[in-house]
Amino acid sequence: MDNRNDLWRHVDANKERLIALSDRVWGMPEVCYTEKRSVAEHIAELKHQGFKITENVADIPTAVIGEAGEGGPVIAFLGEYDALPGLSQEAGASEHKEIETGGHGHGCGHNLLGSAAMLAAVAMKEWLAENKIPGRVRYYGCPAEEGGAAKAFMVRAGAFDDADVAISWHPSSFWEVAPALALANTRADFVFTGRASHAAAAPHLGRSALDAVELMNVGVNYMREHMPSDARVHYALLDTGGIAPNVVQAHARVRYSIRARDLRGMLELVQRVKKIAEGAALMTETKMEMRIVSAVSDLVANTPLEEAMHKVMGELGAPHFDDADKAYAEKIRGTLSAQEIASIWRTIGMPDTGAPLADFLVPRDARRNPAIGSTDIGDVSWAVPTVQAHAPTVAMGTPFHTWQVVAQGKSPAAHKAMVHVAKAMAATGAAVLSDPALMAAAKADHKARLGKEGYTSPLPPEVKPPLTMSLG
Ligand SMILES: Nc1ccc(C(=O)N[C@@H](CCC(=O)O)C(=O)O)cc1
Repeated sequence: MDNRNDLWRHVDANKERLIALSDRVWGMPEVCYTEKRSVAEHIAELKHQGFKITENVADIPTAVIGEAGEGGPVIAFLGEYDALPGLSQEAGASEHKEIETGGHGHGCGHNLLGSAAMLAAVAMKEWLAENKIPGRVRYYGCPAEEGGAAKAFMVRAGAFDDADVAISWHPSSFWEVAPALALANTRADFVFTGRASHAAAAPHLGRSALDAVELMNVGVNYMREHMPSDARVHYALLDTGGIAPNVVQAHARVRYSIRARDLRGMLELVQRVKKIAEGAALMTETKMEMRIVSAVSDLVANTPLEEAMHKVMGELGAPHFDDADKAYAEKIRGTLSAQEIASIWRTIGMPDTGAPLADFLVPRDARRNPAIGSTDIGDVSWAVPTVQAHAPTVAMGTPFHTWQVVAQGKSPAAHKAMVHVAKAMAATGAAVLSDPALMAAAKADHKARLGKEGYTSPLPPEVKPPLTMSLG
């Protein structure tokens, strides 16, 4: 059954509303688990589109599921809408210009991510109804991707138990099927408690929690030499114990992100970091408590789904960008270093063509040197066969988590890429739904990749969604 044009017609018929949703969410950047206004916008649009709504998924007030259709398999489209701290930036600018000092910003393009995933779901809903095809489509509104692991909690709560396939995308420099590579990642707070005292008059009575944090960080930085080369460890100081040098710091807290290629490697590394923290507490005569904030798994690939999506993306071709899109992209590229631009081409192992915006589909067999981060889609990919696209919402070479991404978040090029990738996602969903052999192949591939051990949640059972993690 090839009625992609029908499906794409439904994408085009709804694109203005969903572009408007993306722009509204861009304008109300909310960080991990504080996405109250953004989720309200997503819920309002789902209601308008006639989806059945389930709120408070996995006891997360900013998570939502919208469902439509009857019977048949369940196709899940995954959306996000969380922003990043400290990236406030004017839209359409080609220089760093905050809107609000210290404000948040959509530095990973999740305003587009959520809206395009919903646009795909809306198109598929209309297509199912129009053609009386049995099948259900779900939009998963997932908060807190940036370290909150909301999807891992949603998986643990069973929100994906009856989903058959999951489809998502991420803003990028490229038009491609996303390589299924992500590091398992645990975020943990190390909380040190010491004893305050007068730093000049009675230093011998004080025990510094800040010293403990500093020694812990030194210890971890020495550990780096002796960890697997693809592991990553980094930290942020959440509490330095105060601003007064003459008060011995009785409390201090450091948040670590500890990443490795798989669950086992990550759990081993977490234990090594914990030992170093214990050592720092011993050296400083302070107390240490480790609190796991969140954790995500590595990604499981799915060859049949990736091939199906690649085929659709080839048929669609890269988004068509006009001269104005290219001119703005060139301005943004003027703010990037030669290394940043070279680095993006290196990730796909291809020579720089000088294109300001992607105008080609990255081949399946590209000789990649991928830049590997983490994502809570990892946990979904262990539960359900999963595939993701990348679409070029930004000028070629734009590094993520930067003001340049925020600036481009409402650009005409970003809107075009968002609509285009919604077509790719919807058509991939329709392909699996209409082809039982493809569905069976996707499930068989998934089962084989899970192996004998299967999936263990990286979240310790007692850890609940860290709804207050953004409060510091
Ligand atoms: N296609 C992408 C997927 C994830 C990210 C990303 O930056 N993720 C955060 C999330 C971390 C986490 O989930 O633990 C990170 O790696 O720090 C960036 C692009």
